Amino acid sequence: MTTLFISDLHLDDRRPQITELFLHFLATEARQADALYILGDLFEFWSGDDISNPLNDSVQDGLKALTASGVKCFLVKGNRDFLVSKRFAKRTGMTILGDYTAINLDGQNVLIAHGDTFCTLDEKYQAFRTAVNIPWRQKLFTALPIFVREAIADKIRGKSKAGNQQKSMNIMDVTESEVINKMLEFKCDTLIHGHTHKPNIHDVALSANKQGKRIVLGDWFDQGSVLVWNEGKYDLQQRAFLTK
Ligand SMILES: O=C(CCCCNC(=O)Nc1ccc(S(=O)(=O)N2CCN(c3cc(Cl)cc(C(F)(F)F)c3)CC2)cc1)NO
Repeated sequence: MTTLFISDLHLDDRRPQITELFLHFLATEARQADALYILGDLFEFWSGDDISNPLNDSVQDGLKALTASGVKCFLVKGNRDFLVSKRFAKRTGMTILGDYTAINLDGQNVLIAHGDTFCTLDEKYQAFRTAVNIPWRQKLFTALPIFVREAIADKIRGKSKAGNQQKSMNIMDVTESEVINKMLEFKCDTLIHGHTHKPNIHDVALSANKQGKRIVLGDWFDQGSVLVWNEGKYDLQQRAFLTK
């Protein structure tokens, strides 16, 4: 039973080699897995499921081919793609999960999340997240004409100066106490998340005599990052771009 985890691809038509690597991954390695979990920020931005362009369409077709081949595919929405919705799920055959989901992998309880919700010290961001995750606001925004939505998105992207260079991303790291609270709440000894773009495997002191693990997935700016979970063992691996 092989389960794959990826996140923070930030797919953008300005970085075609990441899309090329991802579509290749979907058509090859991912086909051999039992399930693929995409833990957020699949896209650099997403202003609604109704927006058709070569990037959005090729990625959705690639995901659909994967799920049609029998591989279960799940999406946890990140701060970049929180507007991904039912139409995307239907078109790709993916299942959209909530902010926190406990899954059972080879008998182990594992908590999965994008990771932005653990960055409690980044108050400005948390305010942004709360503001745009109000359902009536999302309905209103996605009811706007596409050109208006894209103009607002460009403005917000500019303001958040997230830019498209990973090094310019100054994102706060997770708050340890928030991580521990959530792992205890969901009774999971292992947490897998993305968002911080700092791939690593950390020990978490869940209690005086209980150690947990926090596995952080890497972004796909300079190369792919895949967590391969197989028969209770996991390995955080890189995938080189196909073209230089
Ligand atoms: O990214 C990082 C580091 C930075 C982390 C925090 N920054 C971050 O997430 N920025 C960000 C996220 C999404 C986009 S967007 O272009 O996709 N798009 C913008 C407009 N959105 C909107 C929705 C609604 Cl309901 C309502 C409005 C309203 F009311 F403003 F008009 C706007 C929809 C989504 C642009 C920038 N780490 O991973």
